[in-house]
Amino acid sequence: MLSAIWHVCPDNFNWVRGKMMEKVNSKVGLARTKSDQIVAELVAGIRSPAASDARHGGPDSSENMLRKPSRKMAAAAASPGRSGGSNRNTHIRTSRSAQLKLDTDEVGSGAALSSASSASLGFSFSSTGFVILPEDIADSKPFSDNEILEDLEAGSCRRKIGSDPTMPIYLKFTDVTYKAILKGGTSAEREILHGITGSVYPGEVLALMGPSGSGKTTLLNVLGGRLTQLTPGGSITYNDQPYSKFLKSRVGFVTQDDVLFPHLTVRETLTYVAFLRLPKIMTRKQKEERALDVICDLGLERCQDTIIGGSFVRGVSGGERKRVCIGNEILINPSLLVLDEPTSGLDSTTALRIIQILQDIAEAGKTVITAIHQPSSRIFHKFNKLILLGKGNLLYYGKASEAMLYFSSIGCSPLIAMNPAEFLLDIANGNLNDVTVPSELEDKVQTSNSEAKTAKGKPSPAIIHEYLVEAYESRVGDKEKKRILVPISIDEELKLKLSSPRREWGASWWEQYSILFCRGLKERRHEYFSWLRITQVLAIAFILGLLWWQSDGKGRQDQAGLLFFLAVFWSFFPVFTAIFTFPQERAMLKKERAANMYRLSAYFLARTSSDLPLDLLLPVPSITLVYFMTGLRLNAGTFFLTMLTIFLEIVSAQGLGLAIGASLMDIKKATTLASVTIMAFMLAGGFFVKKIPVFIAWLHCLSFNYYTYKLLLKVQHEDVTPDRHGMKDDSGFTEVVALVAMVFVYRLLAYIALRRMKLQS
Ligand SMILES: Nc1ncnc2c1ncn2[C@@H]1O[C@H](COP(=O)(O)OP(=O)(O)OP(=O)(O)O)[C@@H](O)[C@H]1O
Repeated sequence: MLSAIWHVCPDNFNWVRGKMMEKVNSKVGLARTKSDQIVAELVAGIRSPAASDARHGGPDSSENMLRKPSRKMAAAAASPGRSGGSNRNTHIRTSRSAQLKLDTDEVGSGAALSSASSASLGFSFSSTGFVILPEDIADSKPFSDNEILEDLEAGSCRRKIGSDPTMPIYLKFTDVTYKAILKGGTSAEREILHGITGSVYPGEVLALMGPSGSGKTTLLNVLGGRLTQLTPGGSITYNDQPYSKFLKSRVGFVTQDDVLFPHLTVRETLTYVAFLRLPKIMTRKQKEERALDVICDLGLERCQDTIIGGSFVRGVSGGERKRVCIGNEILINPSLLVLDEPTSGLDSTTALRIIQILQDIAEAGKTVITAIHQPSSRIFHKFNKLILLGKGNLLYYGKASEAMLYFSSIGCSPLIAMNPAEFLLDIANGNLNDVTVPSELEDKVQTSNSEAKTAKGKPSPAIIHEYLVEAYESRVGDKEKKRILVPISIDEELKLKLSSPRREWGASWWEQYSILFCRGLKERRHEYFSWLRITQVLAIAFILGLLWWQSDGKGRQDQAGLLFFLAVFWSFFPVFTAIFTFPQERAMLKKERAANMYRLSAYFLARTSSDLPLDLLLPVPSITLVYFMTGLRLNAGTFFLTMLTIFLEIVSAQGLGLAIGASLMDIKKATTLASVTIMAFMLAGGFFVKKIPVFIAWLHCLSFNYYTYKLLLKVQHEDVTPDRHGMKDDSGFTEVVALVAMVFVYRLLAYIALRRMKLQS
């Protein structure tokens, strides 16, 4: 029974396991009794601050925290077979039953299963601090037609999203300030956030609203632990503990830009994330099933085999892409889900569906924070709490449903019927058109200078902003701060677990390497069979063959020119392919490293080795064509040595490209530096100039063209008198050693550059 629970619940949550072990060991007869006891334990262990806040009567205390489950969920619990009829649904229900902490063999009756469903609900909700009694569920209203329609649209196997139990996170932040260092050579700083206070607890969705540039993304980054250049001021606590590395695996962060691999399908994307992020104790099969569950949860079944797409390739729609991004994060069953404008660019129905998903996630006991730009009124009413920002200042924090009431209490009420979100954004922008002007503000305008009013005699945006900041601070700010500072009554074990500095990897180093290698191959499979690239290489080989047609009779100088060209061409090509590798994946690397998905060494080796097959495959037909058309020395040994020499050069040139790309992380700069470097290496390659001045002779040592050219000459002319072409007749050992050293040294430089890359922007 325990392993079933453990496998279905990927959360490596030892505390819960400990509690469950106690229950299992106590050998209580009926499974229903067992699960109910676990629920009771959990509820006792996690006493929600909702209850304590209720005593305080603050914004956290009301029905938000003691909200009943959605009708959909309640109905699903009352009638488990309702949510769909497919086999997949049956499987999901079965696996959910396993999660109900029940051994069905022990139970063996339909009645027990039904009570197990209730217990499961109780368990999920217990992490928010309260339990829903089965009677409450039975009393709940059935589905409305609209909801059924919504479910059908969303997918055939829709179940309650994120319903697996998770460690609750109570996030509090007081007087948060943040400064960014301005770029441009100066050490000037700019304060972006000026003392933001708020809190969000399990079961709640906190919305951040404000005009563009008001600091929403910055605040999300700070709260989600994605710190940027400097440490923020003020206090931010998670279950009354500061941020720790352990939290990286408990926080899901959906960025504003969709960072996904364009050539992977939806299913591949989620499966690879599941392999890398879910705990080691889960098998590969369980991780795959988990990815499928998330696909169902988010209604992505219809497009699961469609590629994500990007600027140049058509793939899934914007809404589906956004849902994949959310799926990437909810896969790990995060305790805290942070989203930056998950609805931007989507139509209102799709946006509503995404917010509904967030609400479902929160209802399952997770803590959700989302920045949102211009929500429709239907969306606005789905938020539990709201933070309104203006120029990095707090204009409102409290229940979303009370925002209008608060602004009318300070004298700002809409004069016409308005979407509350539109009204709040207008106010935050300092626009009081169609809004009553507070008398205090009018007096201020009368008595102050002309800068305080607009041409129409209305208060200027700057003075409105000042008024709103002062009004919030004087009327609400201090009270809220005091309320937030009250400690949460939560199990000490939970607090300790959160403060653990230990990182948790989802896979061993070797597994990470092989998963990333396979992902790299899949993502770039289209490049491997790119006819353009193959045609390009073969066309050049053909032209070379024609120009040097049977060159053995034309003299060795001509052949030397051919060998030098081969050395240059097969360095040029890999360098200019490799420089794109890391700059192109920079955003993905940052995102995945910030989520502790893998070790950098595993990524680096997988990424660099997954390119090798293509880079070593392409030269084979090209060199074969050139070799026989130009009549180079017909001898199997010489042919294979020529091929091996070029392979060695390709791998070392790739290293240089990787090092340049990784150290600059900017394609334009990298291309410029690479072209200068490759030209210098070519000129120092030993063909154009033989007697290089001593002070620049070191350039030889860095040039793979020089060593490759020498080796190719030695392979072709091993029978030739020694100092022809200035080459000594030796075994070529020095050149091989130099090229092998370059393979490692350039890669090492690339790795160091990647290590130094800041994870934050
Ligand atoms: N690293 C930085 N250096 C300088 N200025 C910055 C930096 N990061 C943010 N800012 C500035 O801080 C302000 C807030 O930026 P932020 O991205 O948080 O706003 P936002 O509310 O999320 O905007 P939007 O809704 O347009 O995404 C902006 O004026 C932005 O230019």
